Amino acid sequence: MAEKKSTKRKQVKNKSVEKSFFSVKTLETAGFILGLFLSVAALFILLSLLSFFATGNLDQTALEQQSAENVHNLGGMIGASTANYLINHCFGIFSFIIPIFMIQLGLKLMGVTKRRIFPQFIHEMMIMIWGSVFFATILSNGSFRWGGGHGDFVSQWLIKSLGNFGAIALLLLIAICYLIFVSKKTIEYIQKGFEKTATATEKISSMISSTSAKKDNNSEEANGQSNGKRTVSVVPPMDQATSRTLFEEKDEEGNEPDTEVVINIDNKENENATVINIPIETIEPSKPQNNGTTPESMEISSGGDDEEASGKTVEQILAEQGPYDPRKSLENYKFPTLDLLKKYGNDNTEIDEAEQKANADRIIEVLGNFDVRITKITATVGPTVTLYEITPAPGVRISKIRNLENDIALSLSALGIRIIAPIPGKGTIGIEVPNKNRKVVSMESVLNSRKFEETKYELPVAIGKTITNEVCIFDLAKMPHLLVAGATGQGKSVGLNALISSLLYKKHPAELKFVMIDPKKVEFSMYASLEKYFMAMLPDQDDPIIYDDGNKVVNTLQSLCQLMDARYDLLKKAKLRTIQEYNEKFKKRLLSPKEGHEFMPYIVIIIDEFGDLIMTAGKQVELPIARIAQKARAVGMHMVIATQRPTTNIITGTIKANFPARMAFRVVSQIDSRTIIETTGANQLIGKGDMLILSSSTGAEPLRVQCAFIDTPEVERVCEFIENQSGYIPPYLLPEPIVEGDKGGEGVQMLDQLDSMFDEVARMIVATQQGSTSKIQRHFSIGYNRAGRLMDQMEKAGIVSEARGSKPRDVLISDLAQLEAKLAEVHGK
Ligand SMILES: Nc1ncnc2c1ncn2[C@@H]1O[C@H](COP(=O)(O)OP(=O)(O)OP(=O)(O)O)[C@@H](O)[C@H]1O
Repeated sequence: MAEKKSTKRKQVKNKSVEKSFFSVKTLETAGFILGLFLSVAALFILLSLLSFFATGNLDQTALEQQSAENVHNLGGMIGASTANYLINHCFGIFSFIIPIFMIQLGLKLMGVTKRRIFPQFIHEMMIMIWGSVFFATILSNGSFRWGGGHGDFVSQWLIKSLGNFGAIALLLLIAICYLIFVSKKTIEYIQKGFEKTATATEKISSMISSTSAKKDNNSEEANGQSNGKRTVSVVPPMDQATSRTLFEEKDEEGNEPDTEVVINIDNKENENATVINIPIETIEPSKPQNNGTTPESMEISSGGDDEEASGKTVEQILAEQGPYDPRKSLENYKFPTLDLLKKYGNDNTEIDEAEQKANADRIIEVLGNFDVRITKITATVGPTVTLYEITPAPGVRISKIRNLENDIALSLSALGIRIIAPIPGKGTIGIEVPNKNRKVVSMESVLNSRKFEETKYELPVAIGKTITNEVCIFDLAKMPHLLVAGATGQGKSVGLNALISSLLYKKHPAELKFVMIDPKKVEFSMYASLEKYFMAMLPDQDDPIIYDDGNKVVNTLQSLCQLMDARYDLLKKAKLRTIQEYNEKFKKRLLSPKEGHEFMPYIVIIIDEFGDLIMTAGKQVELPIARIAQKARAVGMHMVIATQRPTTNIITGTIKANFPARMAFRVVSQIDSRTIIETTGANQLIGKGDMLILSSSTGAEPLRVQCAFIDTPEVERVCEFIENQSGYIPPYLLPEPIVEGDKGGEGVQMLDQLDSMFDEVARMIVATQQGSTSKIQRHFSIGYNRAGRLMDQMEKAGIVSEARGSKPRDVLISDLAQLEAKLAEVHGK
């Protein structure tokens, strides 16, 4: 019995399944037939419309008389009357959109295409309605009804109300608004269009003014150049010299080297005799980087992210908005121009051939006196020192020449002689002798080099010129941390300014932030004006430069460690290893800001007078510095620390191990030199920016470089140039540091020792719905530590959310009544 019942049930179930299957099938078939019908009908209408252009006039009489015999339209009588109706009474030539849409709908119903039909319908309707009115307005004079009956009707009404010009303007405005609604890119194109017009106008006006100025000049010249001024024309590079980029393989970037002028004093070569062959090399800077454009008028804009479209795929967002461009957040930012820097005009000064020859003679003489025979000597004149390269005769021991350092110095009566024996990879011995007249290597000349202009480094630093007059550029991102040392007055501060300026000339504020710690209080003060552009600071920090050498520094370093950890978390979440990969992926919109991802600017932390800091704060600063130096490279955080006391109790083992790149200015003793660059040499430098650079890629032999010179007024001009533009409001904020001790305690324990201001502060937070430590500080005039502790207690009590990097915490209680209940609970009432 039971079996019978279940069989019956099964049969009923099968029938219902069949039924529903049948109905789905039926629907599909009906849809297919309808789609086919629509498509064929649409093709018929399309053919009739096309035919209407040739036969429309001829068919008018037949249509009026309703006689099918005299119809010429390919669609016959029905085709002719449909086309006539659509073109003359509906939307003019835009009626073509109707059969086109019918085909799209037909294909969709037939299951041929999966594209969404509704957005297409809206767009096509818009084009049809707007197009018919617009065409009817601008082509109203002809006999053909371009806009059809609909177009003519609306257009006439518009013209009557607004006049011809007003009607066209309104229609264009509607079109632009619609395009903006469809794609945000429209705004960009319009802005670009306006920009181009503005530039063209500026150019025309400057051309007009320069033509009139030229006329004036010409008349002056015609008067016999009475002012005595000479015009100097810039000649493009003539030849290509081999250039070497510091810390990188030769020509890795494919950079073209600077112009080279080679002066051969003696070109004769004789293998057997002692020959002096002194080619003297100078390398000139190349074309200017840019023409010194002037800043545009100031605009205020906030540094928000690009708008996020909800519910769209990455492809759709990319198609609509293109890749994410961090520079867009400060779109009109102009890079500083080279005319802000001073030109020294001594880059081309004559080489003192007599001096070189005399020095070479004296070196040969001294060596000869000690029975050291050489086969060849060449001189390369650098900005500060000349390198004499000697090839010893076979059998001469290198150590013998090395031991003659003092004798050579004595014979040349010069300080700062350094012997490199042998020059790595060359098989020759180098003797560096200071020039009698040293050249100032201007910052302008290094930034104005093609090498710097074309560099692809992430954080390019043009620090000066090598002994062969090549512009020396390194990538701070690869170093990855730099230790700068040198006795007082030897050029450290100038060196740091050169480093900062290079970065300012190459990086956009969206891509780079500085943290500057300056216990001497005078070195970095001019950069304070870059707060809204290049500075990263704590939420409660008043001055973007950190002057004090205690708490603030510790808090900042603590915050930087937190930022480093947060960045690592993001990298881990994105399954990437470096900041470059991360930012690339972010730019391609493959990392969603909704999941906490954000573009990561590089952070360069510069600490001047590190010695002072270690003396006052000791381990408290040493440990976070070591942590950052060990780990932060991959997340784009790089440190530069400078000290005038390169002793081992300041540059400790931990610091040394984590700062592989070193920059040594002149120091007082051999021991100091060894502390910085692991060898002697820095004690033999001649000061004023003469330095030795050591890094993993220079090998054991440090490279001698003349640091570029930039003085305070130049730095001020550069900062002022940046300051005159719109910046980020607020500036880039570092995460609030977790106050020591707060983390250790359990929540219950913390709530046991509630701050006496707890209730008051909680009420303020709920009333203003703002959970920020700095706000508590300001509002109640209390110190940072106490405010931080209060905020932690709020978190433990469930009044505010957890810290979220630099963003304020969420307030979890919405009104004061709810808060009072919470407070009662917290106080155990
Ligand atoms: N690259 C350079 N080219 C020419 N002159 C330089 C260069 N660097 C420094 N000088 C000269 O040396 C002076 C001292 O330089 P700077 O202030 O950088 O020294 P410092 O090492 O920072 O000294 P301190 O540690 O006492 O601050 C400058 O005022 C300048 O005259």
